[in-house]
Amino acid sequence: MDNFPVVDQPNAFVDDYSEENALLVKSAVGLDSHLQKMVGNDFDSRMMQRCLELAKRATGRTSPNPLVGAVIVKDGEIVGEGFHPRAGEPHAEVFALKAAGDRARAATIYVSLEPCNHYGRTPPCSEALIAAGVAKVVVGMVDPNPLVAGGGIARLRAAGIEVVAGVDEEACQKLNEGFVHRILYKRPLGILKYAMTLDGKIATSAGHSAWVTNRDARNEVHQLRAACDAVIVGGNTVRQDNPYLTSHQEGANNPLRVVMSRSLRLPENAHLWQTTEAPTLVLTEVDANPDVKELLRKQGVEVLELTPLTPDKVMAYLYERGFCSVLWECGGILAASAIAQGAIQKILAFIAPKIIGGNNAPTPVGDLGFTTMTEALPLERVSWRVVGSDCLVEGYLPRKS
Ligand SMILES: Nc1nc(O)c(N)c(N[C@@H]2O[C@H](COP(=O)(O)O)[C@@H](O)[C@H]2O)n1
Ligand SMILES: [Zn+2]
Repeated sequence: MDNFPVVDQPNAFVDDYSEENALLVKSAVGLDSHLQKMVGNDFDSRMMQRCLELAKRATGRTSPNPLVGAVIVKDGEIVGEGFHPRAGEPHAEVFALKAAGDRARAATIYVSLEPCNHYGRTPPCSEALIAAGVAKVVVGMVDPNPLVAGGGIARLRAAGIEVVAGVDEEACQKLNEGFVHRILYKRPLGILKYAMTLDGKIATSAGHSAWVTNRDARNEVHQLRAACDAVIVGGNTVRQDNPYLTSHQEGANNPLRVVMSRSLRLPENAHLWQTTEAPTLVLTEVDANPDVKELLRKQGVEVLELTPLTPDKVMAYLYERGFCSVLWECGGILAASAIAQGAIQKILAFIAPKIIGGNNAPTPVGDLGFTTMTEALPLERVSWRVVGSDCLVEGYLPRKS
């Protein structure tokens, strides 16, 4: 980015956003048959990376909307930048157009997600781009939202604007994997994160788990929490670990802290109800102890009954609440149940090069009822990297057909 002047404070001066550019357009349904994926050149790729950087400024704050960044380039110079700050506020393209002003005419706009073409909480960006007279639109990925789904690109092309789609598509898809999953499957993306020793234990036989991993790995978990809408644990984890489940980062998003507990056998003084940086929701069943419910509510905890309390029911509820990604930081029994019910799609396993042994030491995933290796769930798209002195393995569970 060094050779290109950038706008210091994207979105800073767009508080007088107006809808003057909005015209009613018919939402396009289905993919544009002329849509051709093209991998852009090096410059396109650098601009798309900048879009992703901008998009990440709203990490954890946009659900149910995606993270999107936009950059407008005129004569090789960046003249406007923007990102989508949260649902209900203008889209990234609108902030970038506002920043560019008249310089948007005949310019190229880079945007990490296809411009929208519908009236949602905000008017269609396709029309704003047409009205601003941009000459070219470079898109990272097609929007899977059926209200857009290629219609934005088709509308721009119909207006004579050159469109290139699919630049750095993989990175754009990855940034919004939660949003994409939400749109496609009507559930938030479920991510199971655990930290285990080289011999597969998440704690000693006595239940001691602080700490399996090194500080770098724990920092990474904090960043992960900041990017998720909710983090789920069971009552056992609250009793044994007394976790905070926050992102521990100044200015970063904190997820909703969710405790699943049928019995409501929970400590009175847990950190979760004694800290206010993040809201806490306790999910239980209708006939659970009313006195504990009352006590929790008095401490500012939201208590909800979902009967029967199952991982899928919880994910269905969190979908309705507008969430895109949910982090499961629970123990093995709940993790096994969440996997069995299809509430988890992605695994993040931190592996510390330590051995603790112990026949009764807990493992990250409890009984799945498998008796043969042929039943093992083979992870897909597996990658790994070193985090401090630990290793992080990432992969995706196969979708049940
Ligand atoms: N291209 C693009 N840029 C943004 O900044 C966006 N937020 C989106 N979002 C798409 O539009 C839908 C939300 O519309 P409203 O904010 O309700 O108007 C969202 O589901 C995406 O499809 N797109
Ligand atoms: Zn839009």
